[in-house]
Amino acid sequence: MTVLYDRVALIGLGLIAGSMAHAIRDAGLATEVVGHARSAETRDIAREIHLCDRIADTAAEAVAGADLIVLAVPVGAMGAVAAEIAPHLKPGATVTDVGSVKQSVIDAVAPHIPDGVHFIPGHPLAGTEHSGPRSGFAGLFRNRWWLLTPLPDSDPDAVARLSDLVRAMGAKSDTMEAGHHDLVLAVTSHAPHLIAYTMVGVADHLRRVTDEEVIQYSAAGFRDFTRIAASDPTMWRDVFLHNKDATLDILGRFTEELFVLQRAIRMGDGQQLHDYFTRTRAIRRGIIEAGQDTAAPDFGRVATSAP
Ligand SMILES: NC(=O)C1=CN([C@@H]2O[C@H](COP(=O)(O)OP(=O)(O)OC[C@H]3O[C@@H](n4cnc5c(N)ncnc54)[C@H](O)[C@@H]3O)[C@@H](O)[C@H]2O)C=CC1
Ligand SMILES: O=C(O)C(=O)Cc1ccc(O)cc1
Repeated sequence: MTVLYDRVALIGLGLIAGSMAHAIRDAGLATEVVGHARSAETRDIAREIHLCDRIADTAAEAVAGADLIVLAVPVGAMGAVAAEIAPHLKPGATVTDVGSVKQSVIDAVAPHIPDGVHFIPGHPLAGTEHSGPRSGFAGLFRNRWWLLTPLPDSDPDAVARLSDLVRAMGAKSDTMEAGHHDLVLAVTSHAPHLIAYTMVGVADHLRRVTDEEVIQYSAAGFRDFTRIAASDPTMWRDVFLHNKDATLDILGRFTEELFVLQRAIRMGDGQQLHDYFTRTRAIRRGIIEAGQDTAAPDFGRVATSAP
């Protein structure tokens, strides 16, 4: 495989950066992968499992001389990390991020990026409920979308090279305007996560539902909710705080629809329920036919350990 960047620096060594480290190193897409994490404990684990070619103790040391810098920290931490690394970036380098929200990351990061350094925000639509340096695996991005949200003045060659990298890691790449990305993701990912968190919270209020025996017999729907609701609390807190307007818009629409269905149940309107479920079934079948089913937990993973 071709080397696409000489030195890649990964900042934040969790699920996404860890998976990138595996995918890049397995496919020989960089000469050297350097990693940095804020906590000494994470850096120690990363060294122990040989996640990267080198683990740097500071973000500045990690990005020095790097051709591609990937910010893979929670969305709310992106701006501070960008400010920390900015003086140490090599002219001509590309900075990207993997945050689940795009406009707020652009607002927080872009002001710190020096002239002559490319900033191309991105978001892999791939993940699991696991986090931390042990959770990554090379196959995470295989056949998943990786959206890039370049700025109007982004250099097309730098965008093309980053797009080559994400494709070489097995993903499908596309570009999108950041605000549109945030609305689309509010519908397809952020609101569904909040609903899952809420549903598990509701069940927890009915204490008996979470008794082991009941969990054992719980239907697949609730089990899927509990998987999603086990996702990293810091990451998801930041997603909702930084995609506030779009998420609240979608939740408002969700509540209206919920009331429609609630009323149909109360009124015994079977026809309305049947029509509604027929429409939603067609949507699911459309997703499957388009090869976009990302719900199945089989990510072709090679390692299943979580910290
Ligand atoms: N987990 C998922 O399913 C997906 C996550 N993302 C995005 O990727 C980014 C990283 O997520 P994961 O890899 O899942 O997270 P993770 O929780 O597995 O790892 C995050 C890393 O960031 C570090 N970190 C946390 N707070 C920090 C701070 N204030 N300053 C510096 N470093 C800090 C942690 O020590 C850890 O090394 C997030 O922005 C998230 O929105 C994108 C797609 C999927
Ligand atoms: O685990 C799941 O079901 C996911 O939905 C993974 C995921 C989480 C956050 C993202 O920004 C993208 C993908």
